[in-house]
Amino acid sequence: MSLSMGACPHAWRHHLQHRGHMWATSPAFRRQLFLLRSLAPTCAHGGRASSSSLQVHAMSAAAGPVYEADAEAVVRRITPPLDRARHKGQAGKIAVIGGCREYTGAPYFAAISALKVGADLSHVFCTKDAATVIKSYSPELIVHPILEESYSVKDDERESVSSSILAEIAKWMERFDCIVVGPGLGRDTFLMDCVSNIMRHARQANIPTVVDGDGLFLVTNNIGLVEDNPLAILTPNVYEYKRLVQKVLNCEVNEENASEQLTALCQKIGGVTIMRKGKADLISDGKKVTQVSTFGSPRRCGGQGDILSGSVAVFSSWARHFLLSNEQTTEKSVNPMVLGCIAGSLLLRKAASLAFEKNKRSTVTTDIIEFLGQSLEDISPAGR
Ligand SMILES: NC(=O)C1=CN([C@@H]2O[C@H](COP(=O)(O)OP(=O)(O)OC[C@H]3O[C@@H](n4cnc5c(N)ncnc54)[C@H](OP(=O)(O)O)[C@@H]3O)[C@@H](O)[C@H]2O)[C@@H](O)CC1
Ligand SMILES: Nc1ncnc2c1ncn2[C@@H]1O[C@H](COP(=O)(O)OP(=O)(O)OP(=O)(O)O)[C@@H](O)[C@H]1O
Ligand SMILES: [Mg+2]
Repeated sequence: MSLSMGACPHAWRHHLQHRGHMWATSPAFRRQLFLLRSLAPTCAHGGRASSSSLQVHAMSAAAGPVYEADAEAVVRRITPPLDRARHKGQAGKIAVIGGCREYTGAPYFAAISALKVGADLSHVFCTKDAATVIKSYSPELIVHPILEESYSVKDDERESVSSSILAEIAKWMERFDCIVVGPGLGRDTFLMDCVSNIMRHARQANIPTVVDGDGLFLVTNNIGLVEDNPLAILTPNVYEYKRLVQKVLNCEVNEENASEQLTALCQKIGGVTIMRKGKADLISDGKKVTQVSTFGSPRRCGGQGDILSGSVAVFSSWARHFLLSNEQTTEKSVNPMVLGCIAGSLLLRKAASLAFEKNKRSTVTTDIIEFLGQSLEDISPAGR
């Protein structure tokens, strides 16, 4: 738990007091609470069920109900105000574990997105080869060149190198509000072993963990790393989801039964939240299935999932601290990890939409990152 926000949520309590107890009993608050709770049932394409769409809705209901999240209300609700009394770190400290010889873009996209959404500090733990490259993309990121791949470690040094990597990252771990494991990590066996240790350590320290990209490759082959961990979020794309379903449920992906299968997957793993990315992002913690289907962009350039993982890390931390600070007034059954996924999904989609409006077919991931700020501002103005 982070020293700044997690262990000491006074700043958030202060923010609530600042907004006042009147706010807690006001119609506006009750309406937002209702919006948050009522992830109202919709038809498959995401609109409210009308008589003409009832058939579609009934079909999706037959395969297990999917609820369209009121994602804008969620974003507004969990985004903290820019309070002048707060100090650096209180809006979130995020770390990305990823970045190797092949991939330097993915960890950069995830880490810079966390900052652009509103986190105060964003770290990257990557291999030595990747570090200078990632640093050169942005002076905003704090880059730790501590990971090693097999080719750079002698066989008889593996154990000691692995221990010193864990010791180095352990020094930092308690400070993070959330870590993102996997963007651009690669699949080197030695690296995977080290990252498994890092994930176990994060779990012991109760640090929420978003698992994406090659982190999902690791977890799919070692489900114990996330089993029964309510602070774990998995964000699989179509291939990653397919591999998870095959491994955990021992069957193929069934589109007709998508929500039931997702629920079963969450339940089988136990406790985790999964966001299945696609045309609509399907989110479940094994209790119900929520979707975000706001249209984003028709461009499918690589890296959008990385923006999403960095954004989800920030929003789930915000949601967690918001709920912790609202013990009296907030519905206990709301899962902050689910709220984080809903908010991250919406923000990425809004930013992708604005970027596409401007850049059309030439839209790339950095163009989308440029619009994260405006997208959040449109939903939850900073001057509020
Ligand atoms: N700029 C950067 O640095 C970026 C780096 N990134 C990093 O790259 C790493 C790997 O992530 P990944 O998403 O590319 O890997 P993975 O999901 O394996 O798909 C790769 C391709 O393999 C194929 N394919 C795989 N499985 C299949 C299946 N079952 N069935 C069929 N096809 C299958 C499929 O290709 P296709 O066959 O469609 O040509 C698919 O497109 C990871 O660390 C990630 O973070 C990205 O974030 C992007 C930006
Ligand atoms: N067919 C689609 N239509 C609309 N949006 C989509 C579609 N597929 C994915 N997305 C959006 O793009 C985001 C990233 O999903 P994607 O499946 O591209 O992840 P990814 O493959 O992990 O990305 P990355 O290239 O970063 O690894 C999702 O949140 C989703 O909102
Ligand atoms: Mg990905």
